[in-house]
Amino acid sequence: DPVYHFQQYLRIKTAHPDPDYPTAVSYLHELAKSIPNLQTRILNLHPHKPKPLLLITLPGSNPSLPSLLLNSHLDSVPAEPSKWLHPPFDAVKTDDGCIFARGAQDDKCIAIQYLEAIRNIFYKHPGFKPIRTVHICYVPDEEIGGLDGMAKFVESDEFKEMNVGFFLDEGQASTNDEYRVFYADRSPWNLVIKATGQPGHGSKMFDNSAMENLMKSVEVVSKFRENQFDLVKAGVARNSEVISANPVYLKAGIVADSSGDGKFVMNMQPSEAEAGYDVRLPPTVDPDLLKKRIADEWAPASRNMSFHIVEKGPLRDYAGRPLVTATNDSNPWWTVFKSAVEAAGGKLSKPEILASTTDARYMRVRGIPSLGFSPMKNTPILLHDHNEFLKDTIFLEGIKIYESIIKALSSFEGATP
Ligand SMILES: CSCC[C@H](NC=O)C(=O)O
Ligand SMILES: [Zn+2]
Ligand SMILES: [Zn+2]
Repeated sequence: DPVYHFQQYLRIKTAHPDPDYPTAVSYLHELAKSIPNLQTRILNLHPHKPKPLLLITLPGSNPSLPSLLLNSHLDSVPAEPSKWLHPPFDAVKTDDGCIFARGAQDDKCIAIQYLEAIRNIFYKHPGFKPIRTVHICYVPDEEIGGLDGMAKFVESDEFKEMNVGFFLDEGQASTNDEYRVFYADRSPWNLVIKATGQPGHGSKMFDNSAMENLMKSVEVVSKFRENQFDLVKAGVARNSEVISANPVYLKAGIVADSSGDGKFVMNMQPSEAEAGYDVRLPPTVDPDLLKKRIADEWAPASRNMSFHIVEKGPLRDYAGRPLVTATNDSNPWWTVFKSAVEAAGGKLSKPEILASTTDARYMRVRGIPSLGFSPMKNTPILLHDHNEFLKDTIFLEGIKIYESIIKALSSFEGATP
């Protein structure tokens, strides 16, 4: 029973900071072995740490054609059990069919749906023969940037030999009857702005303290954020189409003692202060313009400010193009994908940019067309939230959608760029 398999998989604790990858991989491995025609491989992406990747292959009759790769990350973000209605790793199913668990939407649903879809294809059509090879990969560490996951996998000989032509990755739930599909991710920057300034007695009023310098910048960034957010609130742009700059930490002050109880010296004005921001850039933004704005307005040297950006993902591919996948007839994969969703009775809403970031960037940067898609309709968007759940009927409908997608894409013989 697919729903039972989903629940069993959700019960394996792959939440950070201590994800149990080996148990998850062996569960999926056993599940794959119960399905006809699937070959399996386990790659160890890290020489010392347990970071396995499970690769499943359904060989096509024409291995010279570029293959289809379906992806699901094995890991989840943490959960705070005390704030949940049901324990986040019990995968409780309520009377109305809602399965509550961390990972129910992000993204353990698709992990099981891919496999159950292939099982159904062979159950309904035992003689089905795919033309293109279909691969599924289950990768570690997406939630923490994928450096020991997808980033390593795409460098491997195994990946190169797969000759991937089209990549399907996770998307997000939709709250209406149409499925959402994502043709790009925003690219993340970790931005740290630092202020230095005049130290002094806590009782003294003077200009150019580090705190004052930092707080002026915090206000400037907040104003920028407000302007971007206003575009969203006014309906001019979607959340994922503007630049977000959200403060994630503030650090300053002189620690009073080493007891670690977080007490600060109260009568000293510190000489250093810093703030951290999660910045996300839509794919068509010019990164140099934003860097200039940061240098001129957010962290001006004239106010004793400096900044440091860690780019957690590329904005352009190797040919210098923005990391976007075409969702029109110029991309035959798109055309086949869309028809397959519709043939299964599904409707797609207008393709979107994903507000967050996925492992799809490792494909798009190599020029491999990639879509984000998790078939969850009429479902509240609860990724990374408390009480993440997915309803059994929605989950099962998603399997039907993937049956259609996998059949259509693996049977597609036409030319692909
Ligand atoms: C820096 S890559 C981090 C990837 C992560 N993905 C899901 O939430 C995200 O923060 O969007
Ligand atoms: Zn995810
Ligand atoms: Zn996530």
